[in-house]
Amino acid sequence: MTLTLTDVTLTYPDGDTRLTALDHVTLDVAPGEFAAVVGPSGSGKSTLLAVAATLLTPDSGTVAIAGRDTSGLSRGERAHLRRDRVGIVFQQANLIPALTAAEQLEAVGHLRGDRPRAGRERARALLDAVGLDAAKQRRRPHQLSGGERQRVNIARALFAEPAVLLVDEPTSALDHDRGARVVALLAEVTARHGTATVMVTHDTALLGRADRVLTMADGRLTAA
Ligand SMILES: Nc1ncnc2c1ncn2[C@@H]1O[C@H](COP(=O)(O)OP(=O)(O)OP(=O)(O)O)[C@@H](O)[C@H]1O
Repeated sequence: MTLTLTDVTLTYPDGDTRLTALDHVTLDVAPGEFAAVVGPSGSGKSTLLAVAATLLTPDSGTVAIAGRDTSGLSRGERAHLRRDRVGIVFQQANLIPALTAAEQLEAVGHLRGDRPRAGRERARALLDAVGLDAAKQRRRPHQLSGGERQRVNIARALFAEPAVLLVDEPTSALDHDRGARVVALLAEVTARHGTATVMVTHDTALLGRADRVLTMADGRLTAA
């Protein structure tokens, strides 16, 4: 399995007590599998993604990414693992206003120490793959639609060839058709790149694209 959470419990401080956001959660996602997580507001979905991304450390239980148990890793080692193995797509695209679509991806290559030319070629190939034509690849975020910005966001998350792709409400800023296209794209890249993908969504109309649907309720994860 590419992403494995085993018996994960996470609590937050809550006044004098603690609130259990994840309650003995176990999840296995295979390479090329597209898992969707639904559930009411406050049920723990974003916390699940943050733990899977190693941004939060569980109170108990383990998270393994690409076969590597992350429990014993230092903060720096976790940051490296995240950079190299985990793609993260949040609700808002969080693109850098001054950079063109292509440059958003090239900047990731620069941070990784890739050669500029290789980075440019990879950026172009990924943006082509998510359906952004050459002219739009030269535009800055404010010159693109919400759906196009989310496509750039997905292409950027794929730049490092992640084993795991974590996606939080990717369609919340989009109308139904654009949202459906973004989810179709996620299903396609999951199959093509063999990523273990987990998508949190409120939009049950989009679940047909997922290989598996899980429900989160009160911090517990069950098959839908
Ligand atoms: N930093 C925090 N400190 C304390 N409690 C938190 C913190 N973050 C989240 N919580 C609480 O943990 C629970 C789970 O929150 P989480 O954001 O994971 O839910 P969610 O299912 O993603 O909700 P939504 O669908 O509204 O985004 C909620 O009760 C929330 O209030």
